[in-house]
Amino acid sequence: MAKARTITNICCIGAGYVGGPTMAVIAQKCPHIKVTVVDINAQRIADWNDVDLNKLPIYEPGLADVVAEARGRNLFFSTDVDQAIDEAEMIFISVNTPTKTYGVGKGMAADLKYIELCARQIARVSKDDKIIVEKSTLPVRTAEALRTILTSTGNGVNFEILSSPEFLAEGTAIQDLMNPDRFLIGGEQTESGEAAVQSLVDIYANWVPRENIVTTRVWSSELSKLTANAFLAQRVSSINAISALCERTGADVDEIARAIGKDSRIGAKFIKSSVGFGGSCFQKDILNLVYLCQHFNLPEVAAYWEQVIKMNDYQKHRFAKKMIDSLFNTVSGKKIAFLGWAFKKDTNDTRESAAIYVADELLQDRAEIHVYDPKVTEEQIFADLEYLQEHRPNSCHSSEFEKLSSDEIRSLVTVHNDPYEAMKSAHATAILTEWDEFKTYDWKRVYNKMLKPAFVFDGRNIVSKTDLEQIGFRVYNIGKGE
Ligand SMILES: NC(=O)c1ccc[n+]([C@@H]2O[C@H](COP(=O)([O-])OP(=O)(O)OC[C@H]3O[C@@H](n4cnc5c(N)ncnc54)[C@H](O)[C@@H]3O)[C@@H](O)[C@H]2O)c1
Ligand SMILES: O=c1ccn([C@@H]2O[C@H](COP(=O)(O)OP(=O)(O)O[C@H]3O[C@H](CO)[C@@H](O)[C@H](O)[C@H]3O)[C@@H](O)[C@H]2O)c(=O)[nH]1
Repeated sequence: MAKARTITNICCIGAGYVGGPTMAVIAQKCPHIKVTVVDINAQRIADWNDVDLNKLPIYEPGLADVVAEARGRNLFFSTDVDQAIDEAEMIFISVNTPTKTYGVGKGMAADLKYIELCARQIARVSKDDKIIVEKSTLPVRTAEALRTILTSTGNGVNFEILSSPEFLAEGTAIQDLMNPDRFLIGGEQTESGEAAVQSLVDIYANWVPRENIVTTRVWSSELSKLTANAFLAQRVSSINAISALCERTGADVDEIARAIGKDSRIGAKFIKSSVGFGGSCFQKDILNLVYLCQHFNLPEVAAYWEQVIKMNDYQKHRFAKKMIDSLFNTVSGKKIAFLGWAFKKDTNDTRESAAIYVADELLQDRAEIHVYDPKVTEEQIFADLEYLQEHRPNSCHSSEFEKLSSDEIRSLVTVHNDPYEAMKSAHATAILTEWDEFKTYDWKRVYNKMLKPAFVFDGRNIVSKTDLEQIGFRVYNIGKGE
């Protein structure tokens, strides 16, 4: 077997939610390796380099401490992509792979243009042999396309391509990276391929037990990532489907989750019913999986996974509709408070957050929405709503929706720094994210300041229905029948 190369210089292309935290942890755990994270977004790099650690571009519990320890020692953030590629022995690609918004595969396939640009840049700049690691989530067989681009320069440089998808979840990224259930590495079953796999195993083994580092073929590794996300999202859609039945029958979805979660074959995780899953990954990756199934002429398999997305759209719509129905069939001109905008707690990420879709549906009826989120900026909230007007998915609920202008959105939506101000004189409060602080609010004080009847729509089932009803609220939870 070819000897594994000992890596001392790593470059990561893409300083986002994956590249930043992943490389920060590698640098912290491997002080002997120089890690340079590069990005074309100069502002993002400046934020990663900010002396004020509160200004890091990503909010993740524990991240600032890791960055503080490694930055400037063996962790660097830079916009000089060429130099970092040139110096590195191993290059991680962590750029975004969003759903295509144009052309072939629009609305389903992963847009690989950023990946392709990276490959072309690596091919152009490299003067010595390199190991390329796919960290981004990619369709199965992308490594083949990468190889074609990388080897087309004919400059004699040898590239080994590995797949090592990332499984961290936002909000717990540092914990997930420090103690991963597994790290996965897919490589070619050639001598040089196996040596490259070993080089990456040696890096991860600095802090991860060897039995938690799984090695597979490249194609299995690429497809494992889409499969993991499809399975996780499917659990959320499954429990959300049951939540609708609970509301009709008087059963309680949280009790059901507790009961079925005790079955070790099912397990207790990822069966918390909610207003719908969000985040940059689940929807994108399942759409990508559906597209692949269609491409490989497996229509039944495609339809099976597509239902997970449809159920999620239904859940978000059901919640918005419940709000409008309860508020006497119109929310026009009514102040509605939104607690939470992020797609889950402990992150400032709002991509595909259920809050955006619920707000969009209420804005169609001209509700006046007042948002409070502890970590999301006002700028981001408006950007999310404006983006949706241009890229509204073609679900059956939204096909008739009007496109709202930026001025209309800005006249209807207000963002607050104080939750009590957001809820003052509101007809209803909707909980869209499960931030812990929402549980600690003085709900009696909130009740006194809201208009009556005062409604709470708890999209995360985090406040006590009984306690709130005792105060005088009318409460709607997910999946709790009367
Ligand atoms: N966000 C997550 O929790 C998560 C978890 C696991 C896997 N993933 C996957 O990881 C990948 C990255 O996700 P993310 O959330 O970090 O995305 P992101 O948008 O936060 O970051 C991607 C970064 O890549 C940069 N970039 C794009 N093209 C570039 C180029 N040619 N050169 C240099 N920089 C470039 C962008 O400017 C951006 O800062 C995606 O494929 C995603 O599916 C994400
Ligand atoms: O029981 C649950 C669990 C999650 N969610 C929602 O599902 C979404 C996704 O949550 P989570 O998976 O925790 O966060 P992500 O950061 O999107 O992480 C997922 O997507 C990443 C990107 O691919 C993967 O790396 C992770 O393994 C995978 O969990 C969020 O809106 C959650 O509120 C629920 O509604 N109920």
